[in-house]
Amino acid sequence: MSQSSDLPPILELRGIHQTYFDDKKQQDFVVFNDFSLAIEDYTNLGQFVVIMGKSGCGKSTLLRYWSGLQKPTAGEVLISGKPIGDKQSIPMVFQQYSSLEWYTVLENVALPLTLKGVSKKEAHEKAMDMIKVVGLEGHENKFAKTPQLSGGQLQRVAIARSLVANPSMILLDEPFGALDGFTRAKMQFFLLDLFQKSEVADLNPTVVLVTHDPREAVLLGNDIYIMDANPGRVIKHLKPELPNTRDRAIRKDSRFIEIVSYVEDVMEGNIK
Ligand SMILES: Nc1ncnc2c1ncn2[C@@H]1O[C@H](COP(=O)(O)OP(=O)(O)OP(=O)(O)O)[C@@H](O)[C@H]1O
Repeated sequence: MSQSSDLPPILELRGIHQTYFDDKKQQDFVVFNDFSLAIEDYTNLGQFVVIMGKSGCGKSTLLRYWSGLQKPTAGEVLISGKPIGDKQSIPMVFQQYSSLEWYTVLENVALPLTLKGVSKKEAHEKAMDMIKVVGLEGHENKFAKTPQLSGGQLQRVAIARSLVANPSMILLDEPFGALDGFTRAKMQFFLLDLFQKSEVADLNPTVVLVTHDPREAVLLGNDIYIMDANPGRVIKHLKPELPNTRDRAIRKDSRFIEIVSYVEDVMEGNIK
């Protein structure tokens, strides 16, 4: 991956302070104290950034800043060198299924376009294209809820919805956290294949994924940030030396196994 030094960071935080109120203790507690982070940009190249770390270190809070859902107590949030605007937002996929249950799959996927004022006909055509890309053709007229759709299928709906308006970036907050182990593994490869498919790869989107899972992080990420808590901070930044195009065989690659074990050691505090 060649880095272009003249581009501003694609995502940046400067001097972030974040306090929340702890209802149980009836006092404020500090999540970030003067936290800064700059995620590099690469010319015309989609990148898969992974943020991992212990529960409570502030990973979801970071994504909420960049998605425009939350402002920090103090500090600056920037996207491609510009302060985030009030109307700006990056699509986000959550751990909990976030589709509108009273809408069909097609209506859910078309929603970002219809909200932008795109005609229903055009929005549905584009949504149908994206439904095919995520492998849900035939399910478009079902309501987006269980048991009509499985957990994995519902997350595909959310991913299709986040991609339908061709965003330059998407944020995934533990998107497979609610799935069983088998479905989770299947969805990891689904995501890997999806971002290598020309329909998506040609858009060069930057994906930011929050996960607890070291194998998921190394399988998908080409830029990995490992955080710790109290206060939230990055303790390791690594760029796995693995091919950018990956497939199932990579799980048996000795380099892959070694990097996963390294990430586990950092997470467990065995490597500083
Ligand atoms: N709105 C809120 N009010 C009070 N406390 C909050 C709020 N949002 C987050 N927190 C707390 O702030 C800390 C950081 O939360 P955040 O969800 O960003 O962490 P995380 O690293 O994503 O955790 P997890 O991996 O468990 O999802 C946690 O202790 C959480 O309980």
